[in-house]
Amino acid sequence: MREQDIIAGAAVRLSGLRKHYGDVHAVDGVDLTIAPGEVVALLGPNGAGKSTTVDMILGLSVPDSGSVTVFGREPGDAVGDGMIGAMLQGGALVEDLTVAETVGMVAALHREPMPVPEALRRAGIGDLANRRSTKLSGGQKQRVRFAVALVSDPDLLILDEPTAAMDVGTRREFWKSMYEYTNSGRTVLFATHYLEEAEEFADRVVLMRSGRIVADGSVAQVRALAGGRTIRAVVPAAAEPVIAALPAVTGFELRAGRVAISSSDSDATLRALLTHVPGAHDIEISAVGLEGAFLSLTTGEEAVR
Ligand SMILES: Nc1ncnc2c1ncn2[C@@H]1O[C@H](COP(=O)(O)OP(=O)(O)OP(=O)(O)O)[C@@H](O)[C@H]1O
Repeated sequence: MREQDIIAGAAVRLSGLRKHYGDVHAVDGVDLTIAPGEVVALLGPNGAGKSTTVDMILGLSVPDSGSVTVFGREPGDAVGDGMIGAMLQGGALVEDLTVAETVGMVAALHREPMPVPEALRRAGIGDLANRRSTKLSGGQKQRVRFAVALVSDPDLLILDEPTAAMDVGTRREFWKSMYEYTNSGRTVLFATHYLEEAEEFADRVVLMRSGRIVADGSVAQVRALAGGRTIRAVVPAAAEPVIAALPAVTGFELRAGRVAISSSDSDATLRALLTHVPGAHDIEISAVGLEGAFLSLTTGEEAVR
């Protein structure tokens, strides 16, 4: 695609997007703009609406209301022009074909595909070119799906839980291949349940719950949204009522003389702790991990916006 098209607008723009199935509001008013070159992780518990959102971006399902554009175009047109490559959950592979034939078949549908051997190399399956689909492991099949997604040389890659069937080593290899792709300025949106993948590979994290976006920002921003830090210390048993009254404490747990205090302002809490519980020692302060943020933002009653 022409460079000015990319510069001119968003890679993906979702506006007031809604989709329901009977009483289930699978996607319930989503606004999201993804800039060209961003690598965005879409996170959320089962049933949050991630796959439904992805399907609408790909033109596989039609919104009840709202709009989707990909590089300023209708999803169907963008897919037809090879601008979007997708790796969906459990996409079937044709059993009788080899890996090279499978990827070649998809390449033939596009006007300017990358050479099949290059797609296989990028997906880390150059050595499996002549292997039949029936003879592949789950993780290898995922890599074939990745090669299929790459072969049109798309500007936007959409991956729905790409590493679900992969062991730890294969996952690492997969993300190495992805780095190569994103380093060339391509846009990626991936849905995942693995928080460490979002933490490590995404520029931006979008958290969904019950069809809505409940947090959107860098990993650090989303962590901060979930509130503060944890202070751990060894304290005298009698300190419990004093700890409860410290400033900025949002919760604490005291067990066998060790306390873990959640605080929205760890500086203020720590100063007061040292003043009022002078016996406190072995003090550690840690940021809430993305996992903590994820749990607190996706299990509460009210959406945080
Ligand atoms: N075709 C469908 N018919 C009826 N309900 C559906 C359909 N597709 C999705 N849903 C419902 O819509 C909601 C959102 O589902 P969706 O698959 O988008 O969630 P998800 O975030 O991708 O979940 P997961 O992490 O489990 O893949 C769920 O309650 C689901 O049961």
